[in-house]
Amino acid sequence: MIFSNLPSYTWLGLGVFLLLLLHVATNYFNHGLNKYPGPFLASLTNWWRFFLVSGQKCQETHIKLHSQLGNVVRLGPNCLSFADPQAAKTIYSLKNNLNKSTFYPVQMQLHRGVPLPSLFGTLDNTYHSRLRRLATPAFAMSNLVTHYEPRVDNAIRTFLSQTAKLYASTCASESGDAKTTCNWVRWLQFFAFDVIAEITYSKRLGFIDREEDVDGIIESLDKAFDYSAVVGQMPWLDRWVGKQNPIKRMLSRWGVWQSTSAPARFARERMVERLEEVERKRSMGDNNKTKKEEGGGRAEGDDLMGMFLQAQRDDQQQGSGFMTDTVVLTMATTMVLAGSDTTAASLAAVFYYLLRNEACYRRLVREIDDAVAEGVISLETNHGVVSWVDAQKLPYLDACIKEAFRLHPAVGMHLERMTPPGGMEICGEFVPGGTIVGCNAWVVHRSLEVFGEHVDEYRPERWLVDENLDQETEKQRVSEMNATLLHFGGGIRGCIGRNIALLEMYKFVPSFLRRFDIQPTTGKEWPLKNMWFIKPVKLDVRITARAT
Ligand code: HEM
Repeated sequence: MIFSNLPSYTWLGLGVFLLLLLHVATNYFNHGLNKYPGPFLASLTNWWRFFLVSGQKCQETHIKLHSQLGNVVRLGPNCLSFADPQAAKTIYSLKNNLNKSTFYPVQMQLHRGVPLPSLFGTLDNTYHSRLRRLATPAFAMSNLVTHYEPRVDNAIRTFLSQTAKLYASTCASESGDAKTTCNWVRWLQFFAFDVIAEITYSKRLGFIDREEDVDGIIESLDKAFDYSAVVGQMPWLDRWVGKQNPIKRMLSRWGVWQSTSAPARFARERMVERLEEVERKRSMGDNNKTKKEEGGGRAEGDDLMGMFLQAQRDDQQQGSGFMTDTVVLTMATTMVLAGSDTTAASLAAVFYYLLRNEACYRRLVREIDDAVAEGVISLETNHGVVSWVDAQKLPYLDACIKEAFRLHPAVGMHLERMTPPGGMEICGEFVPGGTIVGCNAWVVHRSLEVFGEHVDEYRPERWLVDENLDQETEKQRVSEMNATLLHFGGGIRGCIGRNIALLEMYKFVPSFLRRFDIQPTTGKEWPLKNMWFIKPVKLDVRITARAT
């Protein structure tokens, strides 16, 4: 009787409430995942993850939750996080080849409203393995020294001379216009963007020369990552209200709304230039010759874009239409997206930890100076830049870089994968099919079992074999640490550009420290912002030219 008098909106409200209750209850019990510990709200809704990531510090919560709750933590109704390095080996193993989660396509760039399926963002494993096979030769170690190293040298030389001119205080008295502090994080970002553009297109973007964010590329990427990190926690938002919403895509196709990102526009312009150049040479019967780059004497075909175009030609010769112009364009755009901020943040981390650990800084500078004095490495042949081969002769440099990778992996969120339909076992736990599983390198890299004591401290020495201990055990210990590092991801979806990143970093650090002294302006910790990449917000330093 009472119920029949209730107004219809009350029934509606009640109906909505019951549906909501059913929804959260289903989420909570989802395939028995309720047996895993985790924040209660996280077990009910993905909004928990959404707000956690919006706070830009989710790695801190991940570390805390695992230290309190153990190896497996439930971070969402359908999402499990693992801390054990053995779990990482299972999840990212080549053999298991797990699919990426729907977090990734949110990061795909659009061109005129159409998502560009990239090596990084695609969920289609067949497409991925085909593309990866075609792209892999461009990243081979043999190409590093021959083709890419001269380009990196060029960018480092420009960086060093601009640093001397703009920031090194000994030059201030000569030129009178040097600045006293340098925003080191930003300055390294400029380097990383210029160098990746040089390797990809044989064209420096001009960040270092102009000392500015050219065409707003950095700002545009920042916005893209701010968006995709958060929206990626609930990818359906992207399709319905975000950048892939059907109305926006339509407007973009009609040219009313600009959806093509700055790096994608830049890549397209370079590709058009390159194809015109190839066409021009073909019409002049100059098929085999390649134009030498200004000053560097490098051939234009041996940059990444040239390698991708070569892969396209090979693909066409085999009668396949797979490697279209759009695929080449997407590959080139991905290089700038995936290879700039990651390298900049990792380089910044090496310097940050050295600056906070003076003994390590001094030991590294001594190693470099001694190696130069003893003729182990030479700065003459490369006009002030340490060669890749020489950099391998500096064990303490290697230890300092690895320790920075350990404490500050550039990607600060889970590398999400999906369990196969039949489910799978991870570290003795049977996880049902279709569950999002993953590890955050910020958690795995703090494993006490693998990295020993004081995991929160910067101790490059842990990477060196202690000669006073049993050599076999020591080698085994270091090798296990190496195998546990997850900063480049793992398996078939691991970083394809890792050799390029290492080339840049192992050359840059000693070349810079040989020429300059660097000091922080404050002893405070640096503020970090986690939006997929964990980017330092600021690190002000003073730079002085060394009398070497
Ligand atoms: C220190 C620098 C770098 C770090 C820390 C880094 C880190 C990573 C990580 C963690 C992944 C795997 C992501 C996942 O599984 O979700 C990845 C993938 C990738 N990286 Fe890097 N990266 C770096 C530099 C570069 C460079 C220089 C390039 C290009 C020249 C590059 C291109 C890529 C691409 C294309 C992928 C996707 C690979 C695939 O799915 O097949 N990265 N990177």
